[in-house]
Order: sequence, then structure tokens, then C-alpha cells
Amino acid sequence: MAINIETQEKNQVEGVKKEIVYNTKGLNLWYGDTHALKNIDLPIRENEVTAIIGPSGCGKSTYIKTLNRMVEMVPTVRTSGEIEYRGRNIFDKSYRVEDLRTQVGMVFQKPNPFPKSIYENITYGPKIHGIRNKKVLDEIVEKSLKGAALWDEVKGRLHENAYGLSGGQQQRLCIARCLAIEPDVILMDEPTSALDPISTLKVEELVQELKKDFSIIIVTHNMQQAARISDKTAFFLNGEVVEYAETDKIFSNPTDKRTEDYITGRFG
Ligand SMILES: Nc1ncnc2c1ncn2[C@@H]1O[C@H](COP(=O)(O)OP(=O)(O)OP(=O)(O)O)[C@@H](O)[C@H]1O
Repeated sequence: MAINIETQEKNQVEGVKKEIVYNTKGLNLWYGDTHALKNIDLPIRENEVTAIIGPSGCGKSTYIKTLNRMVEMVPTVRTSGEIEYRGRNIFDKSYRVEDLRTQVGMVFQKPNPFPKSIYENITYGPKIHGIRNKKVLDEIVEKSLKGAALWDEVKGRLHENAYGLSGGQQQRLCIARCLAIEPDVILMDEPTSALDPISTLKVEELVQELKKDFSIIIVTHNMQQAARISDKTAFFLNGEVVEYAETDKIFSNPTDKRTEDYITGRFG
């Protein structure tokens, strides 16, 4: 009896709709004449992991690079529609991209630490934000490295060059660097595709931990990974979102035939 009540309560708590962090409404994006994103509608909820899956060239990276407006670095890019971040359209002329990027961190496919010490990699962002106090910086370094499950491995070598770390450690350092600016959202573009299976597992476990404090959007080619670590999954195809649902549903009972064909390996 007690178990039933507990389960009910758990379901009720889980049933509460989490707040929307990013709400994409009718987003289109063109690179010159290439229509790369077509009428995307997608709500991203807080403290969840949202996986973006789909075959090569379907617009996954473009979509996540649009969320922090990185895609604007390509001169031929044009967009229409809206992406609301915490209720405000990020394409508004008055929206400062620097403000957006202090809220939204990004981790890339290939670990890309700066050619500096582990310590300096972490303090780089906070220093840009004006933090100079050594004690405060030391605390940020420890907290960020602990948050990225790397502290125990590197605490004795903080002033050594980050390039001396393994690939998996470098990727966790990049995650720690992201945490140091205390973001709200973390975007991850295939963060484990360059890593060995053990490092991949570590990053996957870390993502599960981090979602307690952050909202995470992860592009992955690895469907087992999406199934293992995400709460929601969006399946992209030819620049469109074919299906977006609870991850369990996408992988056990997809609505669209194209989703089923993709997850069962019939194409892609
Ligand atoms: N800088 C660019 N200039 C022109 N076209 C681009 C550019 N970047 C991407 N594209 C095009 O936009 C479309 C979507 O590409 P995108 O990289 O977003 O796909 P993806 O799903 O992330 O692919 P992959 O899984 O291979 O990384 C493709 O047709 C691609 O050729």
C-alpha cells in the first residue's frame, strides 16, 4: 500500500510540467539557397536532457548552433521565426549575444581546451566577467572540476598544460569550463563521438548528474546514447522535426513511420 502511494506521489511530481527554457516557434534557416531548418517548433524544458537525433546533414548541428546564435558567424545565414529563451526572442535586435552566451554554454564534438593550464582553462570565463580574487577563482576551479567529475584526477596538477590530459579528461575539462560561468543551459554537439567507451560512459553519467542543475540539449548520432541518457528526443529529417516526444515513446512506440525506420536502422 505504502509503495502505491509513494509511486502515485512520484508520478504526480513527475507529471508537473517543467518550465520551458527554450521555445522554438516556426524557425526557418537558410545558408544562402540551402533551406537547412524548416518550420521548427520545439519546446525544451528545464532540468531535462533533450536529445536531437537524425541522419547526417538533417540540420542537428545547425539547430543547436542557432540556440546560442553561433550560426550567425556564417555570413550567408538568414532566419525567420522565433526562438524564445526564457520568454524573450533571441533574434530581437536589442538582445545582446554576449548576454545569451553567459547563460548558454557549449561543448563541442572534439575537446577544445585552450593551450593553457587546467586552472587557466577554468578561470578564463570568470576572469572575463571581472572576477580577479584568487580565493574566489580557486573556489570556482574546485567547484567546476568537481561538477565535471574531474577534480580527483587533476587536483594535484592544476597548473599543468591541459593538453597533457587524455581526450576524455579534456572533454570533461571543457564541461568544467562551461560550468565555471554558471550557465542555465548546456548545449552539447556530439560530445562523446571522439571518445573511447569508458570516457563516453563517464560523460554520459555526468550528463545525468548535471541535469539536476542545468537543462541539457545534446546532438548525438548514437541512438543507444539518446535512449540511455535523454528524457525527450527530437527526430530531425531533411531540416524538419518529424517527431518529438518522451524518449521512451520515440524508441518503443514512435508515431511516425520515418522515425521507426530510422531508429530500427533502415536508413541513416
Ligand atoms: N556553413 C555552412 N554553409 C553552407 N551550408 C551549410 C553549412 N553548414 C551546414 N550546411 C548545410 O546545412 C545542412 C544541415 O547541416 P548540419 O551540419 O546542421 O547537419 P547535421 O545533421 O548536424 O549533420 P552531421 O550529423 O553530419 O553533423 C546540410 O545540407 C549542410 O550541407
